[in-house]
Amino acid sequence: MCTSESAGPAVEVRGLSKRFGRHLAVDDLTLTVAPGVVFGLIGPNGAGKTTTLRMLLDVIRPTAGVVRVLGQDPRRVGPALRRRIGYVPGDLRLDGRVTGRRLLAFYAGVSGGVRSGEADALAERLGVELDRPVRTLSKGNRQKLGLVQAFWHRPELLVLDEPTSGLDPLLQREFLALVREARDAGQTVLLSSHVLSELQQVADEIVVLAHGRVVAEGDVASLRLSTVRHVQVGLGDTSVEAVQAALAPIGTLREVDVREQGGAVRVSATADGEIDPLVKALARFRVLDLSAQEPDLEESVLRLYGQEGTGG
Ligand SMILES: Nc1ncnc2c1ncn2[C@@H]1O[C@H](COP(=O)(O)OP(=O)(O)OP(=O)(O)O)[C@@H](O)[C@H]1O
Repeated sequence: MCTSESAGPAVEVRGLSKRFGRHLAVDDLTLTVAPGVVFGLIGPNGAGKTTTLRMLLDVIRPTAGVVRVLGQDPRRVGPALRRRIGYVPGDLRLDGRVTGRRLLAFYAGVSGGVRSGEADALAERLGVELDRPVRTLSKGNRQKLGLVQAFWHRPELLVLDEPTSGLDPLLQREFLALVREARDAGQTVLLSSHVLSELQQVADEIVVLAHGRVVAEGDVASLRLSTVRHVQVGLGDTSVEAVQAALAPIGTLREVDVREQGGAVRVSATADGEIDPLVKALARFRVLDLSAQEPDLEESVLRLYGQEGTGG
């Protein structure tokens, strides 16, 4: 089994920076991933997630800073460390005439000892054909192959860079189950995403990156990332005035728009914080429909950025 036997962090990054020409993609980043947790790295496009993860794998080299992965410096230990890690790169490109099975056999050389049967079990679970040429597989199926090669040797550390891109919702759920099982088996999972709800379902801890810096970090609940919701409601048997009067005392609503439409009163608002006062206020009316959407990550991060500055 692949529990992290060392008591130290699974990943430790201090003062990490990466410059591409004049562009600072990762800016003095410090973070610690404890062993045995699911650690989520989230941020809008271009935030520096992929660049950070590549430095952990020694795919690219830092401009400055210290990186320790499973207690070791990835620049020094090379393949020995790589065998203890399962990696799904953000720009996974699988191509060619070879079958998935042949490709996995090749990856086995990188990952070290692989349990026979494990690939088939995982492939079956994810629903990917191993005996077809890789180039004939859909994007989603290639991504599944990427997951198989990351998970099959049960590595101590999984580094997964937006691994669910291209997967349908059912498969995303299966993937989250795999991640939970890995954690329960003592493996550490470092997972990047730009989909907040995905990380909320599985991550013990989240770091929010923007412009190469940590803008917020903590456990899922304390980050309150999802506390902004766009709410749309349809109410029957009432008037615009009555609804406006009911909503007026709720201090947590912004961008409130109440109008008559098609014989109903339609409310559109942004609820900031607790949803309970709004639900209680709406309960006095006949609710025809109700939807509450999570804002996109960009909005959540910008809001956090505004509230909490650039401090870590
Ligand atoms: N090889 C490179 N050369 C030049 N600039 C790069 C290179 N790799 C990344 N960048 C730049 O660094 C910044 C961070 O990119 P990165 O891919 O790490 O972000 P990301 O958070 O993974 O975003 P995404 O969600 O879009 O993948 C971006 O502005 C990107 O254009």
